[in-house]
Amino acid sequence: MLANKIMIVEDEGIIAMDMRSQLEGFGYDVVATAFSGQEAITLASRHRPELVMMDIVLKGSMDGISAAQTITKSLHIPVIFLTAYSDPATLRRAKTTGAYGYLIKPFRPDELRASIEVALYKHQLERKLKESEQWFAKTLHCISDAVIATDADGKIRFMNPVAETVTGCQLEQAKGTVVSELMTLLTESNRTVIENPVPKALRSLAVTGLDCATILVTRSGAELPIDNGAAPIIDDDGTVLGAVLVFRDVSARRRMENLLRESEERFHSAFDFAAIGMALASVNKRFLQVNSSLCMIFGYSAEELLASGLQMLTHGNDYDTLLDHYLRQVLSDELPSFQVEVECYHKIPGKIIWALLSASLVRNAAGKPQYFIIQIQDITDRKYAEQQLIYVANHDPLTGLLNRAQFHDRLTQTISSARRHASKLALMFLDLDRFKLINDTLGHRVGDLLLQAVSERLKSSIRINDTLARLGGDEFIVLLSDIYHIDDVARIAQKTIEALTQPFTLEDNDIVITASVGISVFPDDGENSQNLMMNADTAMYLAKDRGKNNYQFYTAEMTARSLERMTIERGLRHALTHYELKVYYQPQIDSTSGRAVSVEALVRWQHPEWGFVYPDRFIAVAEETGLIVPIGIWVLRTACLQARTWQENDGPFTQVAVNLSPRQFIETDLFETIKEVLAETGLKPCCLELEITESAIMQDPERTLQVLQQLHKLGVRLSIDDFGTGYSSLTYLRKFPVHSVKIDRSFVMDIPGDEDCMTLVRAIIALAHELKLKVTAEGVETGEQMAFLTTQQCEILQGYLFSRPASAEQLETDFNTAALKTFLSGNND
Ligand SMILES: Nc1nc2c(ncn2[C@@H]2O[C@H](COP(=O)(O)O[C@H]3[C@@H](O)[C@H](n4cnc5c(=O)[nH]c(N)nc54)O[C@@H]3COP(=O)(O)O)[C@@H](O)[C@H]2O)c(=O)[nH]1
Repeated sequence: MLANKIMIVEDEGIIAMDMRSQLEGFGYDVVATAFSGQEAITLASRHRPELVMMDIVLKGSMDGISAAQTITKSLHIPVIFLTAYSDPATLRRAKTTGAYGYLIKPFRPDELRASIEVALYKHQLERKLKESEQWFAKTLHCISDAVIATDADGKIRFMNPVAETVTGCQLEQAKGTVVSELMTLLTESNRTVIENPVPKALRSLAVTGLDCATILVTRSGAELPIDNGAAPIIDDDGTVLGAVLVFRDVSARRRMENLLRESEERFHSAFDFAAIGMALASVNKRFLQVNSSLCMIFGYSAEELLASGLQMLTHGNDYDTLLDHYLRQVLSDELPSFQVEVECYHKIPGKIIWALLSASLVRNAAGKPQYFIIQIQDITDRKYAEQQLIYVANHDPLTGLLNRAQFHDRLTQTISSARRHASKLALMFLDLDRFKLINDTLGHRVGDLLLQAVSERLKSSIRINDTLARLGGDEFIVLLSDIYHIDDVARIAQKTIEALTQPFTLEDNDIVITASVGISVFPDDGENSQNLMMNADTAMYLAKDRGKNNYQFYTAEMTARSLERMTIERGLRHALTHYELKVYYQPQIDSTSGRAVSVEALVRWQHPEWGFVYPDRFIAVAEETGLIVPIGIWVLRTACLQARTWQENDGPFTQVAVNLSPRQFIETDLFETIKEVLAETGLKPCCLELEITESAIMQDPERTLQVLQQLHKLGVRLSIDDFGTGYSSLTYLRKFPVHSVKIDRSFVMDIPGDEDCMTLVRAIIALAHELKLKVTAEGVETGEQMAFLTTQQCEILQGYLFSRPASAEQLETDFNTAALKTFLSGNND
């Protein structure tokens, strides 16, 4: 243990030394000796002794009492006076310093030691007490509660700053006031004045709290809700020293409680009456609370749900796992909440409910998961509507087959798979032949029924894992996957074509159709869906060109042809509006008179880059694309106008023959158009001859007959073009109101070498005459041909022998009737 540190203040050196030796002899540590008052203060502040032994009479002006004043007050070091003086005035002065002892010299060593020990002990006690007071004072200052201490009469002795604020009264003013005068207390419920708990505590000597919610009315009249209690202060002897009242302003807490209550009420009312299903579920997914909407959605009672968990709604399906996954993520704080669409089960077996489920987790203040808040919205109707929309977006409404977009997706996927497995697949592009005719003749309703029946028949002729789609109109497509031999594709195509040729009976109509099929194969004919579809389409056109009702595999040169076709089509559209088309005329000669009786109008295309383009190159494309209709009308109008101009100007020709395409019969009101053109140009109907091919007639014989009869009535002349090359049906020759037939140049060109041709030409002329029809022979290039035809009494001759087709201006200058006569009289060599 360390020795207590003591300082000696003594003006007599010898006495000071004696004192030091005594004190050290007692075991104290004498840290310094001072001889004057000033020196005592300096050394005390430097050495901080635990006790100062102070003589009163010292060297210098400051005596020991004055020095002790400073040392005790400023340095808080206890002082014992050692003096020979004991007069009342000195004693009075010494008392004011709060000295810890006063020894009159001479004193005994044991008296000295006893005084020192008592002083050291007393000072230690006082220090501890002071520390403890400081602790209390600080605590009372810092706590958020208001504290008021009273004496045994209930008069205020102490108030901490919070009490001053709450009561609105400073301690200095309040001191000595009876506590119940400082603060009036009312019950919150009926505002009756209640007794302050302090007097109660003083009476009962027990801790006294307030029974009910209390309002404190401060001196300023402000009212504050408070919480309080009082306790008596009783010393060790049982003497009541006073009471302490502790209270706090609870308005903030009340506000919070109110807010919390309101919020809870709002939550409960929102929960109970929400239109969507709501539940609280434990972290183990057991239902803790459910609302009535949730019960309604799933058909369960609240009890049934509360006895189970979330799994009851999704048990065992894929969404069970999905939900688990998300809930775990929320529990582990990876997600704050989630929203997911899940397929659930209604209580009624088999009934599916689609739910939009949102969940979030409630944690306590320590962050521990408490429960999930789950919201469930019944989106079954929306989901079905969505599914319906998806279905509609992906399917053809008429046949229920996949549509183009969906087929494209399926094809892309199948190509990827075929690429991975190095396997082949094939596309069959199928187009019904002359479907338009069925629509036009039997009506769209039958057309639709036919498309539905065709789709059913196609379904039954393909394998289960093949894909069938309708691309639009009368176009179907079949994706044949896992192809090992191209022969298999050919067999399927043939089978499909044959299946379609079986008659369909629709609304009492027996309908026979055929189809043209184009086939492309992956990877041989294209690496992607677009190319494969394009190439199957191209092959289908070839099947059409090759007489329909057949299938064709795609070949590379088809692409070149199809490109050419596209270029021609684009060019023709441009040509129509940019005056690139021209009409040339080829004279037709009366074989008896040698007179040029008519001209045939033949269209030409004067292309700015390609030069002169002949109809053989573009008529077929115009026919396919429908451009032949506006071209045909333009040729008709131009030719009629030209014939009328020649008539008016004494030109070489008075009649004109114009070719009609099959589509002009089907797609336009041909009769009205011709009537209008004749009226417009002023050409008499008898001056116009229309050349129709056999195939045009056969496309829609009924309709053609009707139009031809109208034209015949009008007075227009009608002729069968290319006779002998097509059906050569004698029936229509009889039935149709035609005036002449035109022998195809393929028969004329082999005259006189080919006997068969000559026999055929003879027979055609005889037959025509039999039916009272005139005959025109085209392609007459030589005198022999002319002589033979004239001998057979072929009425009209047309060919290079007389003139090549030429422009109207050219013919006007070049044409010479006299020259023709020369031909006819046999002097043409
Ligand atoms: N629908 C329409 N078809 C038209 C129209 N203009 C022409 N065409 C048809 O195009 C085919 C080819 O016609 P074109 O190249 O004009 O050939 C005609 C004559 O130039 C040719 N001809 C005439 N005499 C001879 C000859 O002595 N030798 C020979 N090698 N060729 C000759 O024959 C074509 C006339 O044929 P046709 O109409 O059958 O009388 C052709 O099928 C045209 O019909 C049009 O405006 N609309």
